[in-house]
Amino acid sequence: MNNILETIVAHKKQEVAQLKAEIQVSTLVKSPGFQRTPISLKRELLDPKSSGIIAEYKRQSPSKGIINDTSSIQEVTEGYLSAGVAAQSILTDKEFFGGTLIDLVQAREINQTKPILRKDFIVDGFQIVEAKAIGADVILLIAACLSKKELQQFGNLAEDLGLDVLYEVHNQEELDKIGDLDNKIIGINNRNLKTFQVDLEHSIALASQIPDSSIKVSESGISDPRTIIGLKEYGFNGFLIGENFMKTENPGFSCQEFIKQIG
Ligand SMILES: O=C(O)c1ccccc1NCC(=O)[C@H](O)[C@H](O)COP(=O)(O)O
Repeated sequence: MNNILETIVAHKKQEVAQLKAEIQVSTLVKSPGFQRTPISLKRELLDPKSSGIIAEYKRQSPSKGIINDTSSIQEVTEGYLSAGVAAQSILTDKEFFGGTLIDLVQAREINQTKPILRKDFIVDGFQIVEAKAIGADVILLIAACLSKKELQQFGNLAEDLGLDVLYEVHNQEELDKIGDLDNKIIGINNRNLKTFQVDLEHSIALASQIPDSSIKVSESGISDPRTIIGLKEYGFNGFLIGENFMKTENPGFSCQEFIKQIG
């Protein structure tokens, strides 16, 4: 692990320990959100008519500081949906990204048709149950901050709850940790978390190591619609984009213009 991830994960472990002392898993399981049937990200990304764009709600980040502190989750959700996104990603980490669980709950009230990814740093099964309870359809498992065993256990738990998993990797070593890649959604993060540099070559370099049976998602640093056309040629079905939309005054409109250009 590198410094920023180490810091985030250490903070997250404390946060989750405190939450677990306050909230019982049985309470989460009884919540109305827990009863709903999740929407499949896999199905959405495999649909030939899908734009493939997973548009993110991101107020701030360790690499950029404040990105957008004026656009509400409601207006961005409505904008992304009318733009034709494949899915929404919502950063629920408060300390480093300024997100909240309430953001996801409020987005879910508006978005009844497209999958929502809970973008957070999962370090405990409790957060997976919580993700389902707040209305998420998909969770993120970051190979850089989990052991092989945790990746397997958390992946199985999510699957048992009917949630999809986006497994995130930066390099071959992390890809190897996931084990069997068949039928999984694999996200290649183009952002080097030591230097914060983004390089789309990361996606291209790892693409050939991922079997055709899995779904490839390219994450971070995408700002040019022509990049999508290029990445599709390497077999990518999904494209996770945050800052490029969120840094504008109207993220929904920027997303719409972007999607129009990819055709
Ligand atoms: O964005 C960061 O600075 C960051 C730092 C440390 C860990 C994760 C980080 N980002 C999370 C993400 O994966 C991105 O929000 C997502 O891929 C969208 O990226 P972008 O389009 O570049 O906003």
